[in-house]
Amino acid sequence: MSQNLYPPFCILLVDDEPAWLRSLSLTLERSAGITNILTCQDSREVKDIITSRNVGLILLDLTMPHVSGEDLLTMIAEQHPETTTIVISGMNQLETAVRCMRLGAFDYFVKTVEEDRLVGGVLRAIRMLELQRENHEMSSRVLTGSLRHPEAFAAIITANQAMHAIFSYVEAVAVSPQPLLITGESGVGKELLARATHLLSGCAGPLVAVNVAGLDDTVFADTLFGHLKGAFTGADHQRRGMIEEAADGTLFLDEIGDLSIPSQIKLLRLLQEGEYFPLGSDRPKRLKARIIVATHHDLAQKEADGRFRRDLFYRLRTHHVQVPPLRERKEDIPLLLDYFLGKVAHSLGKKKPTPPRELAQLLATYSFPGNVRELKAMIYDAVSVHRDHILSMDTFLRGIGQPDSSPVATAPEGNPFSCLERLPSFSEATELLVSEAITRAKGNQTIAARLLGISQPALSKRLKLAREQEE
Ligand SMILES: Nc1ncnc2c1ncn2[C@@H]1O[C@H](COP(=O)(O)OP(=O)(O)OP(=O)(O)O)[C@@H](O)[C@H]1O
Repeated sequence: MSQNLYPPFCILLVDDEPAWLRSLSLTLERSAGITNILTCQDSREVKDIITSRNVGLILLDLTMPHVSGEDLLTMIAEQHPETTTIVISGMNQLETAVRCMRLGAFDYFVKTVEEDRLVGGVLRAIRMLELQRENHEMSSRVLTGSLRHPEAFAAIITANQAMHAIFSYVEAVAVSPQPLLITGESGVGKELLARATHLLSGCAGPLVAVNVAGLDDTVFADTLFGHLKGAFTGADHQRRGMIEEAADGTLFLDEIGDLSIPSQIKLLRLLQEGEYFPLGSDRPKRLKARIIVATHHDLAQKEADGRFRRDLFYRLRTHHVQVPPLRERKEDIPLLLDYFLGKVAHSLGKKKPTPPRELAQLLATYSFPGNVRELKAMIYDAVSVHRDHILSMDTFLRGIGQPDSSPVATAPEGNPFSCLERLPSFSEATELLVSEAITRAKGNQTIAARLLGISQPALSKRLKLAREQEE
């Protein structure tokens, strides 16, 4: 069996009409990239097929000679409860549909239903089965304790629970031949996760990373598939494609959300068929690399907008992790600060500087749109200009710049004051605002002033004035 079949388990189509079996297979392949299909015309053979093959999902007709669909449904529910069944029947009768669902069918479609709805139902069932399998794998890991290979994640510094859950998930799916999709904002560490997955996959070959953003379709094909000498004007030498470079290893395609539609079709074909043609060649080569893809885009949204092919999206998200941004795991900031201070100082041949106590606190007030990459760059800059024992806060204050420019969260009505019966006076509002900033900054005036968008001396003056008025 080819490792590129999708899904990883067989889908068994049972119907006594060969023409229907052919047309359903074609529909599933064309609209959803489903290739792991078995067909069966004789209902007496179903039991043996389920026992001998890795059947996850059955699409079952009801009216057949020999064993009826309802009898098969009962047998499957009793003897193979792990197998999911969707009934696709010529009968548009509510009572039959209800009876089938009671017997354990996952869904019921009439043969005349639109193709899209039927394919959608099949994809839902596949997703459910994939989640069940992942769940099973994950819970057995939880039961056996923590990570089996924590060393694979040594380069990813984190104390965040969601990140640790991602590590467990990655361990669970690392050996799967199906693609892994890693999403998350720019700079959150997607490439580091891809490298950890590669380490865990046990693949002997290298990890080859390709950034596909901005590649036009021809360059994309040339980069991935390579070309023969003379394939096009200027092709003076034969060139191996990145797929070949990554043989027995991992091909990491970064910025996959920026891929053009023609290139999406090429990638889908590669995943479906497990074969590709170098430009200028009519001899196919086999895909021998595991594929990991990453993007900072919301692929589901792109798919909904028609900018990303649905079949490719479903195929890619078989295994999916969403890496949280740094602002949602602020507990990582002091760890990353310490880690990068040591690393950068070492690379610059300097002694590791001591950060001021309030630095981590200052950094926690910032939203880090560039995530860990931005924090790393700030630390690099600060350590480069550093001379004395204690690290200066200046670089960080400059890097963070003006207070967060993201809009202030407002009440549902649109203005935090709109729900108040009596508006505070100007000085009352200022006092409350300053007091909140001081609390959030844990008493640190430099940080509080930054939160308020004023200078530290200006804040100090206000506080002094307020004290004098109290006295
Ligand atoms: N948790 C972490 N621990 C240590 N270093 C990290 C961590 N997360 C990210 N980095 C570092 O931050 C930088 C950005 O990480 P990476 O390239 O993996 O991000 P990315 O999500 O792939 O970004 P992009 O979407 O822009 O490609 C790298 O230098 C990486 O080593």
